[in-house]
Amino acid sequence: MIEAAFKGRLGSFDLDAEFTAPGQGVTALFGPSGCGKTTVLRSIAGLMRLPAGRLVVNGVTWQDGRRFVPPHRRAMGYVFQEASLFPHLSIEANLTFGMRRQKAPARIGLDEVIDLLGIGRLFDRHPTQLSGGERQRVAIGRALLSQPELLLMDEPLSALDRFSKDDILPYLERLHAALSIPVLYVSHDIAEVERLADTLVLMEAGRVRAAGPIADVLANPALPLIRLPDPAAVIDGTVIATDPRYGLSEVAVRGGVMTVPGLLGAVGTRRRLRVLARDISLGRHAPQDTTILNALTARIEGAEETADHQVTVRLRLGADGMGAALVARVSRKSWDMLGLRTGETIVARLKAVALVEPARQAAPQHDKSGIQARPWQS
Ligand SMILES: Nc1ncnc2c1ncn2[C@@H]1O[C@H](COP(=O)(O)OP(=O)(O)OP(=O)(O)O)[C@@H](O)[C@H]1O
Repeated sequence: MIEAAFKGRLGSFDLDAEFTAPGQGVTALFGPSGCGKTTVLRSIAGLMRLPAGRLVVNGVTWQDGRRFVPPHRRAMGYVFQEASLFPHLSIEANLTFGMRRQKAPARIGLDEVIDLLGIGRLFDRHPTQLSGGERQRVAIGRALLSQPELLLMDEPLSALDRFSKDDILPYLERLHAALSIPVLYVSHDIAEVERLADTLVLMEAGRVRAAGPIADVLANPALPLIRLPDPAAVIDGTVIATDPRYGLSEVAVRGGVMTVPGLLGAVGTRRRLRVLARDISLGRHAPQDTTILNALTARIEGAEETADHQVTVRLRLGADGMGAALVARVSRKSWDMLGLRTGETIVARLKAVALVEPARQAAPQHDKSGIQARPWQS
């Protein structure tokens, strides 16, 4: 487990951020530009020392009122927005640079890093001969070979164009599946976070607004994420059957089974699905004579009227209302016409269920002001 609390003032900016994150998996620090994400990450790395700070990583105190472990003694890897490789060294030398000084037994070896990040064929080149995405993969490899107990990534994709982003994301997913160490991942791109994170720490103006499993934070009515123009739910599930004839897979999720386009791997493969609120319609009965493949029993957990005569409806799959969280957005008129109520069991018709993958992500947000333009801050 990671316990972090930092408090201090930088110019006119007040930071007072406290959260805990699991000792494994990816925790995203998410929030609009200027909310303090990088400041928190730099404080965790020890690159910045605020007046008050406490950091405990898997039971070891890295910082408190008396102790401050300097950055070079913290067992962490740091990946910056732009890869800072040594330009005069080959990729191989860049990767192995930090390895010689290590005394502890290796947690991850060079071969494994090469394999995970697909960087073997780049070995003899120099950083200037690589694309931005390739450089970033090498930077991640170098960070991992320092045998960190914690990997910190500060918007590692933000300097890349859309194609390079799409190229690197599958590698990050592979890392996610293969690594046993926790990763703290700073991002202001919700699509990236939905794809990679297990835990979400939502920051706003120097404070932690919420922290918890990503599906819960996304669907929490008290939080601004649900008021994004195009909210979505992420749902983790397991492939239970595939149908090559129709190119479909059945994925069991908490409270139901979804039919998803594509052959998503062997039975037992874990997959993350994404359902957009606007792709869900609600009814009292299972639809007949329809092309919709997914009609799932769900319970209405709550509903809030949003702008433009829309209602955001929070759902939990399953007749008992204990399954995965979904968010639907329906018109106020259809909500009233059907006379829907909180607590009622209904049928959620899913027009589309997407595997979380780059081709189906929201538009890229290279422009940092992108998120500020969204209404959820208001
Ligand atoms: N050394 C400093 N002195 C004064 N103000 C600072 C300093 N470092 C950061 N700030 C301010 O602190 C605030 C938080 O900055 P920070 O970089 O942590 O935000 P962020 O959420 O990571 O933003 P972004 O997504 O744009 O990278 C900003 O208002 C920034 O201007």
